[in-house]
Parts: sequence; C-alpha cells; structure tokens
Amino acid sequence: MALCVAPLRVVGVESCLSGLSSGLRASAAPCSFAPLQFRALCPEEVGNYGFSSCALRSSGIKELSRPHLGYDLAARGRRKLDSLLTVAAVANPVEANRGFEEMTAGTTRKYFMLGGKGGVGKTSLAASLAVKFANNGHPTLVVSTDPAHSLSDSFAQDLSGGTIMAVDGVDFPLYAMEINPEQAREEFRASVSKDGGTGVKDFMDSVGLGGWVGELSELKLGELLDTPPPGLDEAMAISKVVQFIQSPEYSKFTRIIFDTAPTGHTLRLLSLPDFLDASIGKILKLKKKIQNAAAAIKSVFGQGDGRDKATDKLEALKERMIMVREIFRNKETTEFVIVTIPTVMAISESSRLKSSLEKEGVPVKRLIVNQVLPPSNSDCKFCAVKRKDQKRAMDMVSKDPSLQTLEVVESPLFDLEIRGVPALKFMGDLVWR
Ligand SMILES: Nc1ncnc2c1ncn2[C@@H]1O[C@H](COP(=O)(O)OP(=O)(O)OP(=O)(O)O)[C@@H](O)[C@H]1O
Repeated sequence: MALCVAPLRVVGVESCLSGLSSGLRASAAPCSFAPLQFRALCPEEVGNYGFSSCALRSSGIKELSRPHLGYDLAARGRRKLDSLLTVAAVANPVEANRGFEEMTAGTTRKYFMLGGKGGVGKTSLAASLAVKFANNGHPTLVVSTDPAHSLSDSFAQDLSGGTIMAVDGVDFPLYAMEINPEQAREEFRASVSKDGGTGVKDFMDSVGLGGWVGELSELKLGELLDTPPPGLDEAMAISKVVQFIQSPEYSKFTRIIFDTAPTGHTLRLLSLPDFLDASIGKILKLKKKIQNAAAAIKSVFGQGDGRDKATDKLEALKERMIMVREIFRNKETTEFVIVTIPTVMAISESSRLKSSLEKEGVPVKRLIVNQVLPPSNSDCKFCAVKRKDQKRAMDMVSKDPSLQTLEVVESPLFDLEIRGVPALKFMGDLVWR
C-alpha cells in the first residue's frame, strides 16, 4: 500500500480543511478519498495522529462529534496548527479494481451477507457497503439479523423499531432495519401454534378426538418454541425480510445487505432452513392426517367450516424457509462476504467458515481483512511488533487453500471508531473499490 502524500495548510483553530480531498487527489499518487469536505475544530496542537484529536465537522452534517479520518501526520512531534504540515494519508491509492464494479453492476436485486468472527467489523463494513451502494444509485436496504445489534450504533441512529427506516442525513436511497428477534420468534410461535395447535385441538376435542392432537407433541414443536435452537432468531429474521421483500412496496431495493451474527450462529443458520423445512413438513403431514379424519367425522356430524388458516400460515412459512435457503445458495444473486482481522485466530476461523460455506453451496468471493495497521515510516515499538504479527496472519491467508482463492481486500485500522454516515462513506470508499 503506497502512501499518498500531499501538503496541507492548516491555518488555525476552526481552520477549513475543505481542500483536503482535492489536495490529496492532486498529489503524486492519486488517492481514493471520499469527496467529503471537512472543517477542523482543532485544539491548539496536534500530535502524530493529529486530526484524531480534532473534532471535525463535515459540510452538510451538523454535528460529527468525532473525527473519522485515519491520517498520520508525517511531521513528527507536536506542531502548532498554523504550521504547514504534510499529511500522509493511510488511504490506499487508487489501485486495480477489487471487484466493486461487479458488485454494483446491474439493477437486478442482489443480496450480500457479511459474516465472520465476533467484533471483527461486520457491522461497520455492512453499513459502509450499504452507503456505497446507495451512493452509487442503488436503492439499498441494510438489515441486521444479529440478535446483538449494533447497526443503530454504526449509523448513530435508532433503528431498533423492527421496521424499515430511512437513514438520516443522506440524499440517496438508503434504508436500514434491525430485526427484533423476540418479535420474530413470537410471530413464528403464533403461526405454528395459535390457530394451528389449539384450532385443530378445539375442533378435535369437540368431536371427541382431542387425544390425536397429542401426536403433535412428538414433533417436539413445543420444545422448539420454548428453547429455540441457536440460529432460529436469524432464520426468522431473514425469513421476515423475505416476507417484506416479497411485498411490492419493497421491490425498489436493488441491493439488500445482511449484517449477520458471529460465525457459529451463521453456520447453524445455514442448516436451519432444512431443519425447519423438515419439521414444518412433518407438522403439515400430521395435520393433514388429522384433518382428513376430521373431515370424515364432520360429514357425519356436520360441524366446522373445514378451513384451516394455520395450515396456510405454515405453508407460507415453509415456503419462506425454502426461499431463504435458495437465496443463500444462489450464485447469480448472492454473495457471502467473509470479514476477518489479521490475527491467527480470526484467520483460522475464517478458513473454517469458508469451508463450511463451500460445503453448504453458499457463494463466497471476497475476504475483507479489517483493521490492518496503516503504513507508517515511524513505527513505535508496539506498532512494529503488531505489524509483524499482522503480516504473519496475512501470510496465512495466502497459504490457506480455502482462503487463497478469494479476492483479499484490506481495510485499514482507523484511529477512531467508524460511526455515522460520513465515516462509513469514508471507510466504504477505501474498502469497496
Ligand atoms: N477498521 C476499523 N478501524 C477502527 N475501528 C474499527 C474498524 N472496524 C470496526 N471498528 C470498530 O470495532 C468495533 C466493532 O465493530 P463492528 O460492530 O462493526 O464489529 P462486528 O463484527 O459487527 O461486531 P459483533 O460481532 O459484535 O456484531 C466498533 O467499535 C467499530 O467502530
């Protein structure tokens, strides 16, 4: 990764850094900076990671409490703000296309699932990808199906309502949603038991055959509902999204991004549609048996209207589960992006995840290695050791038979949290190229 170096004149407190991106673009190596315009509200002095300690404001955005830039001031030591400083940008210079063109091509709907070990940056990268797609003209929806949501934190906006919400402060079509797992589970519970179990049971009781319904318990459905298997929350969440997106008002979304739960959860989720499909299939078969018997009795006693709403609901749920499974495996429309960090543990887990996804037939093309130390010509001892450690992990990627086939994209470690649309845009422009 080459450094883009550009002179930057910082004129004083409240100095305007609006020439920043154009300044960098004009430098010897062209940079892939986001065309954001920043104003600095800096304290009197800045250190080696100078702008980190400044509060920055981005034009058009009223308040950005934290800076979201990863500039390393090449000038060592502390300088007065009115000095002429050289800014060494940690951004990658514009390099060969890393596949974003392919990701953004066409208006047919595409699904992207971002997954990996806990805390590696899945949410930040999912949100930054969503911003990037939307900024490229795609009506985009980003959905968190991780029961421990952090999408609201990432966008600095409450998205926990369980419905699709427009992301604030953007003039492009970007929507986000955190699925409420409890609500989704309740809906599932209702669809399989409310009209189903009791509806059939009431009727069977009324004709003196309530005992038959006991057979339903053999399916361990009650157990499933009381202690849902890991991954059910996610399956329900995705099934709910499938339900949403089948309705015409959501047909506008051409890119849908799922911010998924950590690896273990995701892997269980992959096998869950099959499990639920089989369970629901069994329930439906049994219900059919009961209903046939009931119909015979009804014809003798003349009771009941014969309509079973629960069966319809179960059928619909089963269809959605099959659709979830198909979406996951469709090479034309879906891509699972593995997110990792450059540590031996995370890379090993990514390798296992890739193998499992492969086994399940889920398309994977990209590995995003997040939090890679930006280049610096003035490493402290800690940074030098850390860099060596990260390199060891990166070498593992190139030697791993499972991972080496993937397009590896590095995402730098920023010196502050990635939070809010401008920061996500900045990150997205660096990573999704
Ligand atoms: N490249 C980066 N540089 C600096 N901080 C980062 C970077 N990527 C992510 N972070 C920070 O790391 C933290 C975890 O990131 P994030 O929530 O995106 O991870 P996650 O994989 O979704 O976590 P979880 O598994 O808990 O859902 C956040 O505070 C985020 O701002």
